[in-house]
Amino acid sequence: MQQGADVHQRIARIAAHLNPPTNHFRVDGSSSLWRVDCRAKGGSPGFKVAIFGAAGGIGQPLALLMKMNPLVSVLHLYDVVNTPGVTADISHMDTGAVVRGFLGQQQLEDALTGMDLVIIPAGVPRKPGMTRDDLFNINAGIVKTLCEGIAKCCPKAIVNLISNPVNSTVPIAAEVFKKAGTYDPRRLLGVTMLDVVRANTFVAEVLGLDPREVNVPVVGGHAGVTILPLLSQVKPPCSFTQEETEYLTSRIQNGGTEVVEAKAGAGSATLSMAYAAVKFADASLRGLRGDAGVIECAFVSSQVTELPFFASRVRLGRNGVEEIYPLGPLNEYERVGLEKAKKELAGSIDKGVAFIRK
Ligand SMILES: NC(=O)c1ccc[n+]([C@@H]2O[C@H](COP(=O)([O-])OP(=O)(O)OC[C@H]3O[C@@H](n4cnc5c(N)ncnc54)[C@H](O)[C@@H]3O)[C@@H](O)[C@H]2O)c1
Ligand SMILES: O=C(O)C[C@H](O)C(=O)O
Repeated sequence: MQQGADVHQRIARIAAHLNPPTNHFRVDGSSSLWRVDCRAKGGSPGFKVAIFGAAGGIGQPLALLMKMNPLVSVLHLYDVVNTPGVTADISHMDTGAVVRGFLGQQQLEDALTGMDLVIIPAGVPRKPGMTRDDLFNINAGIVKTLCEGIAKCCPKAIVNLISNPVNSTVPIAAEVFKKAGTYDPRRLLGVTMLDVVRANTFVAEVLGLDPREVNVPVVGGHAGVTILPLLSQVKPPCSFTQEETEYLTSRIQNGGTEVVEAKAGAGSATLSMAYAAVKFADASLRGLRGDAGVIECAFVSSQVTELPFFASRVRLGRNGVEEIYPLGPLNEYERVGLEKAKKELAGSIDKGVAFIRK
């Protein structure tokens, strides 16, 4: 009898120790399967990362890949549906990051508190025949709510914003942060990495190279003609015929639509996007760690053109964007493309700003 009481006390002590200070759900969801892993996982060095939209098409593989990232010590998975299952599943991976799940608006603040990096792939994806701007009405409100939470709970976090239309959602996020008095333009980055990933792949195919050896700067924004690959600046240095230039530019600009059509109503790019998002998040974390020479393309607050936001090569550091590089010499084809890109971008940026200021 006494022995039984001791066992109960021990279980109660372990449970008290394991029960998190917040009200997020337990990954096991069962009273008989206590998590007894906290001694092994406590206090490993690394960054705290949250994924918002973690149960979605991008969110799930992104969560998987971030759980494998040795720079991550704590991984928060937030969504309005299905996070208990995704969290339980991912938490069984024998990698270092501790995974916690959060479900719904009432757990938003707990999910955000203490985060170094917040990655946002929350929102609806395109179906065939839609533009990214057609997602504005739904995704603008989602991004607004999440950014209000960030301003309140982790205003110093780096934000990697994936939700479309990126050309408008980044200005929305900036306006929310301005309103809250927490805006630091260095910490807000629209993720355009998938355009670079696609450009590297398609250019490597044409050149007959390994895509890992190719680096194509892609500037402007993340929709149609605003996606401007600078094929004159490809590394390693190379040249293209006019036909190759037109084929590559069009394929890179329409890469998203190519996937949307192939998926035939089942969504847009998720797997290649998760890969690109992790590549970009890893660069953000290496920058936070103080690594030198971390340079990627991103859609950021910028003075590279007369527009308030523009995607170009940026150097990432302890505060997010530490340096924004000028576009460099453009050829005539790229100069024409730049003018088209700026015209469309201006409207998308204004639309995002107006959504908050209205
Ligand atoms: N930047 C890019 O390069 C890029 C690439 C691909 C997709 N995207 C965009 O990413 C977004 C997500 O795409 P997906 O394929 O993962 O869509 P999805 O529908 O599969 O997943 C989206 C997830 O967001 C969740 N969600 C909805 N409202 C939310 C809220 N208020 N808070 C938290 N989570 C919420 C949903 O429950 C869902 O799990 C889309 O807007 C898509 O256009 C951007
Ligand atoms: O094309 C889309 O709607 C999704 C994403 O922006 C992409 O480029 O794949």
